[in-house]
Amino acid sequence: MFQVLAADSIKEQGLQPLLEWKQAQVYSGGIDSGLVSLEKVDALLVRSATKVTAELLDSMPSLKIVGRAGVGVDNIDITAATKRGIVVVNAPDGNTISTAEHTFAMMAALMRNIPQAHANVKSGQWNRNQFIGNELYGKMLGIVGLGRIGSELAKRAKAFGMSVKVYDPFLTTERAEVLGVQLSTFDNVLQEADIISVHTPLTKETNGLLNERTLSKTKKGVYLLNCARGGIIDEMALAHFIEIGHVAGAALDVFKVEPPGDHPLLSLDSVIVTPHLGASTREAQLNVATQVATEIRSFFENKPVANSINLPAMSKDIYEKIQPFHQLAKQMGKIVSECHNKGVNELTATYSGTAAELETSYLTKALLAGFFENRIEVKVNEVNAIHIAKERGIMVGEKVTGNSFGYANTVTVTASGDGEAFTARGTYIDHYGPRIVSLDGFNIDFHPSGNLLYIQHMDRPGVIGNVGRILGDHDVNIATMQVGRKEAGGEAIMVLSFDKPLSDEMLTKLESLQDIVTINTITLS
Ligand SMILES: NC(=O)C1=CN([C@@H]2O[C@H](COP(=O)(O)OP(=O)(O)OC[C@H]3O[C@@H](n4cnc5c(N)ncnc54)[C@H](O)[C@@H]3O)[C@@H](O)[C@H]2O)C=CC1
Ligand SMILES: O=C(O)CCC(=O)C(=O)O
Repeated sequence: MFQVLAADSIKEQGLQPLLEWKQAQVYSGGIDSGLVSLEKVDALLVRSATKVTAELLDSMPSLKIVGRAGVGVDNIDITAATKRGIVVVNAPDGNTISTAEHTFAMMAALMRNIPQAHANVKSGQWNRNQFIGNELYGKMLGIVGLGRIGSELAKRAKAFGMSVKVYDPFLTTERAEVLGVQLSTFDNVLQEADIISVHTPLTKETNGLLNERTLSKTKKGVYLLNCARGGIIDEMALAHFIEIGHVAGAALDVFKVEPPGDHPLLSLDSVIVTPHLGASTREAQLNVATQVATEIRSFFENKPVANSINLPAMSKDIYEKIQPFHQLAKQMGKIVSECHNKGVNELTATYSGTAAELETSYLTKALLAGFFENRIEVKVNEVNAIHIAKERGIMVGEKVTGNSFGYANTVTVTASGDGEAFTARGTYIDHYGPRIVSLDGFNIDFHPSGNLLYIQHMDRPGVIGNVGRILGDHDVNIATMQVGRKEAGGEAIMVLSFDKPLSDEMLTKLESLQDIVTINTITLS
């Protein structure tokens, strides 16, 4: 049974995909609620209030997935989660419309002094002349960051007769044309826009994007909006530019620190604020909660997750194609690790045929996960595999080749270190399954599953018989047996499979047989 903790206020109806699933026990309550021991939690759902720090992750050793019911994941330490192999998923588009509508509402309210006028009337006054506003019609809106929310805002602004100029370094001119907006430079947007609204994520590049220097390039009388993330507009610089009368007003839904407490911006009449309400609609909260709850369930059911921050996204179709190779790659990683039980500082994966047409980086990560499984304490999966390899000084290479060795596809793994190398090759045959077709240069053919024994020996009469005799004496049934050699009388290998693992005593006896070079056990699922 998976233990799921829905921290923050997450709409219960949206948790339905998990609540109706018999494999999950869902607790709704804060991190410190004590409803469930943090050590046992398999999945954590958050909005923006819970800060998923490295320390919190350390206190949750069973945690496998964090779901962010929303877009921004700046409250989650993605690097720390990735290092620990924890998948992070979000709900990227469930609150787009709500946030775009909120931004538009803030813009209209800002231009018509609605919050100030509202407070005035409520206080018993009627000062109509104090609240003369500006039309939106005919004004130029500058949008910084034309992603999901920025584009929805652009549509609404155009419907109100505004012109829209955009700065987004990752947007193509073709896409801007489709959206009917003018793509421009940052400086040009600063210089020409009557209203500027930011819609980027908070990153190293966007932190303080609007600061003393860049604000000084804006038109006198400009209005600013931030319904994205606190910090994109430098708050102290903004307060200064309002105080000197350069910026006419600002609408803010977000702050660098939330709640902002006693903040200089809050005492300025021309600043209107909301408490991070962009996504706070019934519709958006149902959408995002349903999206992440579905993702978490898919993850535990080994189905594809569509919106992972630290795993490649895949459609169902692609997932179904890649799944058999994913399993093969993971098993090959384990096989190489066990057969070549030595120090490794380079691992290269080579793909051919239909395997090369897939998302090979995902397969290489699965291969690494299999390789590390019995080598290190830390749980390794596709999320942290590359990080762990780097940390351990293992260079990971990936190649694609046109040579499929007569198969429809191959996955070849070479592990090397200390002047020695070991290569394994596998293939996936439709309607038949995975096969390992070469080990250390020996042609062989076996199904990678169950309890296997890999024996290197000299190709001499009686070796195979002696192995069979010892196993028979111990009442061990050999399920399958494959042999391979390069030349008569030289080195050879055997791969045997059993219904149950062999005891240490049996392994010692087998090792002591004449002409046996090495013996390695491999346990595959
Ligand atoms: N106030 C609220 O309640 C909500 C706030 N948000 C925030 O809104 C922001 C935008 O969300 P979405 O539109 O869904 O994201 P998105 O990922 O669809 O769009 C972000 C856009 O910013 C652009 N961008 C990135 N770096 C840039 C830079 N240095 N300069 C200019 N453009 C840059 C990207 O190319 C992309 O087009 C995020 O910060 C998100 O966290 C989202 C939902 C609710
Ligand atoms: O959970 C919320 O209401 C915040 C939404 C938000 O800021 C986001 O989705 O990035």
